[in-house]
Parts: sequence; C-alpha cells; structure tokens
Amino acid sequence: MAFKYPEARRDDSKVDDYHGEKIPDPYHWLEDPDCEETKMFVEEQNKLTMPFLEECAVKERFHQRLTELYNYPKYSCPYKRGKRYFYSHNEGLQNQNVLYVQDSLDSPASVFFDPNKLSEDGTVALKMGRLSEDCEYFAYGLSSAGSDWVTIHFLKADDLTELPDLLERVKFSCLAWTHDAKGIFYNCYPRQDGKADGTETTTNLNQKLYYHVIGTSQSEDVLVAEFPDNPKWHSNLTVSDDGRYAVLSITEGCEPVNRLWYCDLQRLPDGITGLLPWVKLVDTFEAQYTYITNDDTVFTLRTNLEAPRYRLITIDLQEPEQKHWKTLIPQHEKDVLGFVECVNQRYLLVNYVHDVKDILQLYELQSGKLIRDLPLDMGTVVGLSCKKKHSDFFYKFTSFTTPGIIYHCDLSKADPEPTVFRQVEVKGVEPSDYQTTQVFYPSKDGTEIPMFLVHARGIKKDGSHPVFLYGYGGFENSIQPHYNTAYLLFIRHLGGILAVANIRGGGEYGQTWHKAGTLGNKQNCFDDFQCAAEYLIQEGFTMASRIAINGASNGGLLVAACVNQRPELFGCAVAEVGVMDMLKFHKFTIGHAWTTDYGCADDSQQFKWLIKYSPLHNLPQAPRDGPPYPAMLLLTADHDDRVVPLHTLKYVATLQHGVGRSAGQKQPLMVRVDTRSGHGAGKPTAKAILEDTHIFSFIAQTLGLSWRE
Ligand SMILES: O=C(NCC(=O)N1CCC[C@H]1C(=O)O)OCc1ccccc1
Repeated sequence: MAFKYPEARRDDSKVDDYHGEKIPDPYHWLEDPDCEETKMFVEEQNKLTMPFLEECAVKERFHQRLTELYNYPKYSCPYKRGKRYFYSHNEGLQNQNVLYVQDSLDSPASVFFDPNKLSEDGTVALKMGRLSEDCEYFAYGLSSAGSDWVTIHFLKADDLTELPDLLERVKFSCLAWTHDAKGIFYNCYPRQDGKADGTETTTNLNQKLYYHVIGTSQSEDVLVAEFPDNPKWHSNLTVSDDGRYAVLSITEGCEPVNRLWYCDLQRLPDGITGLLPWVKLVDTFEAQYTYITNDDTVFTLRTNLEAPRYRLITIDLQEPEQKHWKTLIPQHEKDVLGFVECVNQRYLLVNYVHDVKDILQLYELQSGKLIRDLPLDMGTVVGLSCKKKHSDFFYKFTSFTTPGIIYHCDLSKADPEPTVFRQVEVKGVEPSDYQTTQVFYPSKDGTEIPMFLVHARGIKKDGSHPVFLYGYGGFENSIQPHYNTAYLLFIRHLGGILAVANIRGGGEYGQTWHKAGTLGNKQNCFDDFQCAAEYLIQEGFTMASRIAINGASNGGLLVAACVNQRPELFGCAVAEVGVMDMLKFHKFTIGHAWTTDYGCADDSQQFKWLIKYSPLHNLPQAPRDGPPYPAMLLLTADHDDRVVPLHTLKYVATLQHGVGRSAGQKQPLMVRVDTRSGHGAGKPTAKAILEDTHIFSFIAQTLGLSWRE
C-alpha cells in the first residue's frame, strides 16, 4: 500500500551556484527550525510515522522484551581519588547512571551524584566530571535534552555542598584542575545572537580557553588562550601528572593532527593571571601528539608522525628540536597502537588493535620494553581506570555477547595477575546461544574488509536469514565488538544475523585505513558497505530483500548514499541523524570541523567529490520508473546540534516528493523526529529503549519478519 506523504512547499526560485554549476535547493526553508512552516512539516511527518511505528506487529513484544533484557546492572570501573573510590552505576532501567562513592572497594557505597534528580524525563545528563587532584572538589558538566551545550557546576567532594560557581556557554571542552585545586581550565564560546539551547544551527567558532578560580564568577575568569586569526581552532588542556605543566593540544577539525604547546606553571610568579606564555613545542598540523606522561622535562607522547599506526616517542623539553626526539615504542608492522596510560610510576598500560580486536599489554616506561600480555577474549576494552601514582588499575571488557567484565590488577602484589573484580550476567541471554565470527570480504577494488557476524549457533546458509548490517566509515572511528541488547533480540527473536562491517574511513588499520575513506576516496566507504551486502548474499546467508542497513551520523550518510547508488540491494534502510546535505554541512554548528574528512563545497575540486554522492542531491528529483527504494526510516531530534535536523528534513521532503510519488514505490519512506532529544550522547534509557524498539519493529514490519519466542 503506497503512502500519502505530506506536501512540502518547493521553492523552485532557490538555486545556488557552485563554481558555475546551478544546484536547486527547493526545501532550503527547512533550514530554519523555528519557522511555523518547519514546525508544521515536522508535526505532519510524525503524524504519519508514529502511528505506523506503534502499529508494527512486533512492537509491543519487542518493547517488553527489550525492557526486560536491558534491565541488568551496569557498572563503570572504580576510580580512586584521594582516599576514596568512585564509580558510576545503573540499576538497569534508570534513565541516567548514578555516581557512587565508597571508602574502600568492599565497603558500602553511597550516592555521590544522581543526575536523575535533575529532570522528570531524565533528559539532563552528566556529560563530564572531574575531581580535583586531592579530591577537594568535583567539577561536573550537565547537558540538557541531548545538546552539546554544557553548564559546569561545582561540589565540595567531602560534604557534597554545592558551590555558587557556574560556567556557561561551554562546548567541546576540557576540564583540567591545577593540582593546587585553586581553579580549573575549560573551554567556552563567545556569546552569540539568538538561542544556544541545542535547537539553533549557529556555527561554533572562536572557542577560547579560560581558567576559572574557585569562588569567583565566570565574568572574572582568566582568558589563557585564544586564536583570533584561526576561528576554527579548538584547544584541549591537560595538566601533567606532576602538576607542573599545562599541555595544550590545538586542533583545527577532525583530522588526527594537532599543535602541542605547553606552559611551565612553576614559572608563573604571580600565578595564572592572563594569556599564558605558551612554548610552541610543535607548531604545525603535520601529525598528532598526545601527552601520556612526563618525568621532569622528558615527555612521553603517542604520535602518528611517520607512523600511520601510531608509536610512542619521547621529547626532552630541554632539547626540543625534532633531531633529538627518540622512539620509545616503534610502530607495529600491522597492529594499531590504541590508548596508552602510565601506571605505578614506571609502567605503561598499552592497547593495540589487532584485526579490530583489542590487545592489552604492560611495558616498561623507561625502556619501552614489553613486560607482559594481559589476557583478553575477542572483544574490546571499553573502560580503564589507572593513574601514574597508583600501583593498581582496572579495565572493563565487553563483546557482542559479554555485557561487561571489570578486571583488577595490582602491580605491587607478588602475583600481579588480573582478577575479575565484577562480572555482570544478563538473565535471559545465554551467550552460548550465539556465535560470533570474523570474516574478510573483498571490496570493489579488492581490498579485504573485516566484518563481524553474530547469529544463532549452527544456522544454515540457505539465503533465508534477515540481516542487520551496520556501518560507520569515517573520522578514524573504529567499530569494535560491543554489547547491544537490541542486536541480541534481533538475532534471538527475529532470527536475524548481525553484521558489522569495518569499512574504510574508520581507524581499524590506522591512518591509511582512515584516509582511504575520506575526501576524494569517500566512495570507498560506500563500495565497502555495498560489497558487504553482496558478500552476505553470495555466501548464502541472506537475500537483498532481507537486508536492513543501519548507520548513524556519518553512518547515516553511508546508508543514504548506498540506497541512492544500489536501491535494489536492500530491503530496509534506517539512517539515524545522518549528514545528508554535503554541500552545506559546514555552515551549521560544528560541521566546519568535518571538512577534514569530507572536503568543502566552497572548493571547486572538492565540490566535484561531494556532489557525486551527497544523499540530498542524488535522490530522484521527481517521480520516476526506476527500481523502488527499500523501506526507509530516518531519525533525527530537535536538540541535535551535532548533526542538525535540517539534513534529515530536507532529505525526507525530497525523498517523498520523488521516490515517494513513484508508482512502483510500495515500501514506506518515513521520518521520526524526537523531541527533547539530540545526537545520542546522554540519551535517557526510556528514550533509547523506545527508539531501538521503533527501529527494529520497523525493520521487522517491512522485511516481513515475525517474532519467535
Ligand atoms: O564534530 C565532532 N566529531 C565528529 C562528528 O560528531 N561527526 C562527524 C560527521 C557527523 C558526526 C558523527 O558522525 O557523529 O566532534 C566535535 C568537535 C569539537 C571540536 C573539534 C572537532 C570536533
């Protein structure tokens, strides 16, 4: 049954000129979230979509079962600060995790901070938190309704009294105490016209770095770094382990490259009173340098300088020229160096990614010598708690079928073997019912692409299995095994196969893998993803009409671009908070930072790349006879100020106008616009469960799947 989509006004007078090429933009009026017409458009779309989602056959059962299985206790690693331990915990269905404190690892815990108390609907989230070095104060950032905007508040850590200090207009910020707990470094943006609640689309430029002294007002904060000649620059400050140096990392976009400046705080006779006298240790954007630790003036840094899979180097500030830099741990010939943390004064906890699976090892800081492996199953380290001054550390492991195991390792012990500190089981999920495998399939250009498959044990390759194929493909973001309850329901009760394709653009094999999926190479991401679907069909797992593809944000771009290029290859496509207008993304909020992966339409060569795959611009512009599109569900939300909703709104208006009115189009083409919700971070449990329910119910309905107990 075809659908009657809302009529959206087409302003055919709006045509933009890109380097001589005329590009119509008939739905440009949807770029204003506050005009009545846009609000009406959203309302009419939801009036069509929400009843459809609510009436999907499996919806009630999926929601009930997902709520039951989601209801398991979740813990973070414990963090020792001062003399006490802190950890975040969720009983199971609480909208936001709660921060607890205890005097020792096995003493009773009490609530330290509970964000659930800050809103009825759980949409106020604890985005960041930092205890001062000796645990005098707790600085924490709250975000509301899913926006990237943060307000920073302060508590006295011993008696939980609120301080009057309040820092506003904070976004993409560091939170770094000086070790005297006198104050804290943070980033904020200049005042702008109009709203700043996450529903605006105003571009974010001229971020500055301030030092806030406890007990003063934000208007008195000390401006310590600004970059008036480089409005796109962002800065991130770390205070060194010994409290002596302020280390400033400056980036201009999302490419893993930064300048590295520092200031010796001991050389400030009057303390922090103005712009700091920064020493520019590295003052180019040629490579990335991440502070790990320092022993006096010898700094240990993780870098991709001449090492696309990263390595460790040391720089002695007394001999800062590159010719004196030393390699501490050279680049591995295949594996990617992940996180590195100093522990117990003279060790390094080092993570490698080996074919998308984590490795954890201990090295000697001074020599860079490997000491030992820390055993891990096939999966991912998703949490780590360690400090240079502590002899013990914790790490949290997860996989597609393991919700979470927290290990404890104490290097001061005679036998420092890691022990299980906390293991969480999910009643109703039997890991042995599932089989996780990793396959490698050839992409269009022959490149071998890794892909994880998770399905019921012993399935037959009879082409009958529905597939949920997930991809991202950008920003050096690697998609490693992770526990997702909705995925397990799709496998267990809808008879599906989960497929996670590690396509190019991610960081799975370091910078070469990332760059192979960016700029003029972006089409590789789409080829890799389409070849994943073709592989699953050729191998006999499934057939095109039973494949649902999914991705969010850059992954939403992936999904929409692949549907435009191969509509007949998929039965269903779910694009969440997608980047759909590749000619204009850089104009809104933080979009300008993404030109490092995408390029920018202001450049004539880069415009040619972008116009070729931009989802909005490669949709049929009018009804046509071509192959029908898969069922499509698009999702966005009113407070998404990372990828503003206009992308999805313009896309769905165009989709419904052309494809939606084509005679052969039987499958639905719908959009779900949530309210008091954003890009994803901080989403309350209730909203997350309902959203996953709607997504998988839509997939079940449009692929014709039925629930099996
Ligand atoms: O935009 C991103 N990250 C990239 C991001 O969120 N992207 C990139 C494309 C769309 C969206 C996504 O995929 O989630 O983070 C904010 C930021 C702040 C300061 C400097 C650089 C970046």
